[in-house]
Amino acid sequence: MELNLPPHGLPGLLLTVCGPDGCGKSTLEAGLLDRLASRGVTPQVLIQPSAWWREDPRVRSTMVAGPRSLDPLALALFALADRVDQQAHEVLPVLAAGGTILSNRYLLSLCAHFLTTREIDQALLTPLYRQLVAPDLMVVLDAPTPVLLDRVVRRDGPDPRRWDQQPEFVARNREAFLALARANGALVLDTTRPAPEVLDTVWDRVAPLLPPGAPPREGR
Ligand SMILES: Nc1ncnc2c1ncn2[C@@H]1O[C@H](COP(=O)(O)OP(=O)(O)OP(=O)(O)O)[C@@H](O)[C@H]1O
Ligand SMILES: Cc1cn([C@H]2C[C@H](O)[C@@H](COP(=O)(O)O)O2)c(=O)[nH]c1=O
Repeated sequence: MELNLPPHGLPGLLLTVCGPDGCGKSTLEAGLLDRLASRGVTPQVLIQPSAWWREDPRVRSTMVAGPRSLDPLALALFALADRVDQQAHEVLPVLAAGGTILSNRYLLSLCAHFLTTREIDQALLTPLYRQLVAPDLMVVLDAPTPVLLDRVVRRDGPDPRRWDQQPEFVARNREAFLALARANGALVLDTTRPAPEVLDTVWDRVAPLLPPGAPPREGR
């Protein structure tokens, strides 16, 4: 599924990190923050979905297949509304001012979720997805399904009702991310490789995108 998102055309930089739960997004984000700081860049860090979506009681219930789960199309439209609003208020103003954004999850996470559940007709939403701008760098992190499951259970404790703890869901979600990454030119990295190696590979793609004049990181 090719998204064909429009370029933002603004002086700033939009970096996004996506992938299934437990793939290592937050770990990479922490490393990137450190590297960016060493080049004098303090990015605006965004988490998608935002608290507006995440803390909604019906969304929370939906995530554990609880009572009054949201209709899938309603869930998708709410997730998209969240992204569109975040773009208007938190992404575009920063890019327009020449700033850098580091987004933990982006549109690919929304698409991957519904490619996984197969609950909605993606063709319905594709034109709306194009309201969102293309990142300057899209990273998709991956790991084998048993590794992802193990990381999430170790971190959060077992809760078999959660979609990110169901082996079939996680396996399909992973495939959805990989297919989207292939179709949309994302940099895919296997996080069974040590975290510093993953960071080095991503940094090699980020560093040339930074504005000239930023001081090089010592020792590199
Ligand atoms: N490259 C890596 N090698 C080994 N372990 C890793 C790597 N990256 C992350 N991990 C480990 O995997 C676990 C999950 O990582 P992290 O919280 O960064 O994932 P996440 O994608 O942000 O998860 P979620 O989306 O569920 O919040 C952590 O215990 C972390 O230490
Ligand atoms: C619809 C939709 C779902 N997700 C998923 C991916 C994660 O399982 C959760 C986000 O919560 P977490 O605390 O970061 O695990 O929701 C998504 O990210 N985006 C979506 O649009």
